[in-house]
Amino acid sequence: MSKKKMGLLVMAYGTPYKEEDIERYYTHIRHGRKPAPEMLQDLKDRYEAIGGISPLAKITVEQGEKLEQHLNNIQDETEFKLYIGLKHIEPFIEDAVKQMHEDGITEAVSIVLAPHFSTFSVKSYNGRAKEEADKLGITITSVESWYTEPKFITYWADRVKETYESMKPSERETAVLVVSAHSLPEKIIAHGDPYPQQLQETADLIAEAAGVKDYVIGWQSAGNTPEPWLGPDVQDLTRDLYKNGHKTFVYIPVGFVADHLEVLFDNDYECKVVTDELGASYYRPEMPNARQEFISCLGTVVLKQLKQSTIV
Ligand SMILES: CC1=C(CCC(=O)O)c2cc3nc(cc4[nH]c(cc5[nH]c(cc1n2)c(C)c5CCC(=O)O)c(CCC(=O)O)c4C)C(CCC(=O)O)=C3C
Ligand SMILES: [Fe+2]
Repeated sequence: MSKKKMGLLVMAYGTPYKEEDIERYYTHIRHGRKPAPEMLQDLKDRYEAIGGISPLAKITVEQGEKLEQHLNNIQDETEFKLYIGLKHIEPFIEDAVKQMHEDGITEAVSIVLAPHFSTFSVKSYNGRAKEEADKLGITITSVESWYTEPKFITYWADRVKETYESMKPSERETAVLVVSAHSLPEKIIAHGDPYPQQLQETADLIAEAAGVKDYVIGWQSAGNTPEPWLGPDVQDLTRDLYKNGHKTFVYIPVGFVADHLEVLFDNDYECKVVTDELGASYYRPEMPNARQEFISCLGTVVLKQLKQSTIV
């Protein structure tokens, strides 16, 4: 029996490939408005601080390739073919769907490399994919969110347990787990967006699985605009928790899945500046990146999506 051919659209944020890409990338994030020179310089300085450019581009490709391989290894009915589609730089989501069409693909499944649903994030990825797929006559089924997938919760619970076990008992006694995601404009709440609730649920599940009693959710990497953003910000939160007696901070930025600017700068630099100033301990367990446990998690999510869709 010949295998069914299925497009595997893996979508992610995208990052500049080299310094000269930073301006057009930032302009794309800002919906076509060029950033002011000082804003651009500030972003360039942050990339410089993490080594010049982000490791994200390479990690996204590695995650996609390993997922394709994994899916083709664990079942025999379908042959998955990977297409990477990015939100803010080439290959754009639309480019990936066009390429599928050129390759003769008529059915596809998509997943965003971000676990929580928000109208600002996953909805726009999936909307762009569907719009292009509809134009080209491709049937596509898209994962909306996957933050409750047990393998995702276990991934983080295991990292948290390892981290707590590595602490001195005196450190463990004053430890707090800070579970975070990218902040979004506060107005999303008025529109009933599930994003904040999904982060809370993620935190509850991880803390329970890891046996951690002291934990909180926080928001990070808020944009630099006058409108209010979801808070508390992880840096402010760190100071408040310290005032309440916490002296060991474990940050898990579970809204992200890779080492990139938001983690390497906003956590490893900005949060650490605060813990250093307070004389507190800083821990930031390893991101999922292309670790096998995480690839297996994504594989499960994709197969579940296909099972509940009408495609297979
Ligand atoms: C929800 C969300 C996720 C998680 C879900 C997902 O992954 O989709 C995410 C991830 C990421 N965001 C990233 C990078 C940036 N995001 C920015 C700005 C913004 N993000 C927003 C939202 C999100 N972003 C928003 C509402 C803005 C403000 C836009 C405006 O100005 O109106 C800016 C501009 C400057 C700044 O604000 O820092 C940059 C450079 C990188 C790549 C890092 C690297 O290159 O290593 C990643 C993975
Ligand atoms: Fe962003």
